[in-house]
Amino acid sequence: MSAESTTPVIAPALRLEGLYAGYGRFDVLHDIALHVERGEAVALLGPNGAGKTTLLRAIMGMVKQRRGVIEVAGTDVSRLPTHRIARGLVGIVPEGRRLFLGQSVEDNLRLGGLHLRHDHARTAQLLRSVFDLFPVVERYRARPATALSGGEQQMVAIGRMMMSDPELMLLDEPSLGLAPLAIQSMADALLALRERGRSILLVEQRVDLALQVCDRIYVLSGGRIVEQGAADDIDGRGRALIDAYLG
Ligand SMILES: Nc1ncnc2c1ncn2[C@@H]1O[C@H](COP(=O)(O)OP(=O)(O)OP(=O)(O)O)[C@@H](O)[C@H]1O
Repeated sequence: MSAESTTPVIAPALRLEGLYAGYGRFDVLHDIALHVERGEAVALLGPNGAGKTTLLRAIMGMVKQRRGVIEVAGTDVSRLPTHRIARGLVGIVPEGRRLFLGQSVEDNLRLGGLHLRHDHARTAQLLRSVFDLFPVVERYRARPATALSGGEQQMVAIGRMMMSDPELMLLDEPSLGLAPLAIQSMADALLALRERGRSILLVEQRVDLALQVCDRIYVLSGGRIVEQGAADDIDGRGRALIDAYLG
């Protein structure tokens, strides 16, 4: 028996093939093919209205009208309800963070790991990994989330996503509205997650951030993938092309 035939095939963290999705009778996404390998960070760039959020919502099962393949770590999630997908398969930092601002930082974190709440050891371990990555979040764990700055709240939102221990992490424009220093802290956090072997799909408008953090990029325009490539291969010309798509 050859070595090849005994090597287990590891399914990618995310595989989309021929994906169409939209609202009502209107398709926003057309024939999307995209993949995120295990331990890879991939950026999805595109102008306003390109369909980036719709693509993340389709993966989460929040867009009902969808056709094509949506596989997360080898599991077909195309017909699973959102609450099942959120249970350890896909974690998301949504646009605008959507924290419970009146609740404590720690309560917000624990909400991310609700499906693991009976596994106290695992919950404590995940909480520790969030605090190791974001010491400021540990320092403010008893404060209401509203008392934190925008950058600190974004760390709580990333921590809440980590608490669900997902196969795939989705982030929808986490840099939006943050000050430059907070954006760099957020980029450092994403790099640290990548170093820990997490699989990430990052929606961004900031090309510099995407190229700093990610291995590969896709450009979405008008609901279609119009460019893709390795971040390292993107030269001045490629950058100009992406900037042109982003307007
Ligand atoms: N709930 C909805 N019902 C109907 N159409 C929608 C809905 N949400 C978004 N759309 C439409 O889908 C298209 C894509 O929107 P989407 O929010 O996915 O784009 P985006 O690339 O994330 O843009 P942005 O950067 O502005 O968030 C737009 O034409 C938008 O008007």
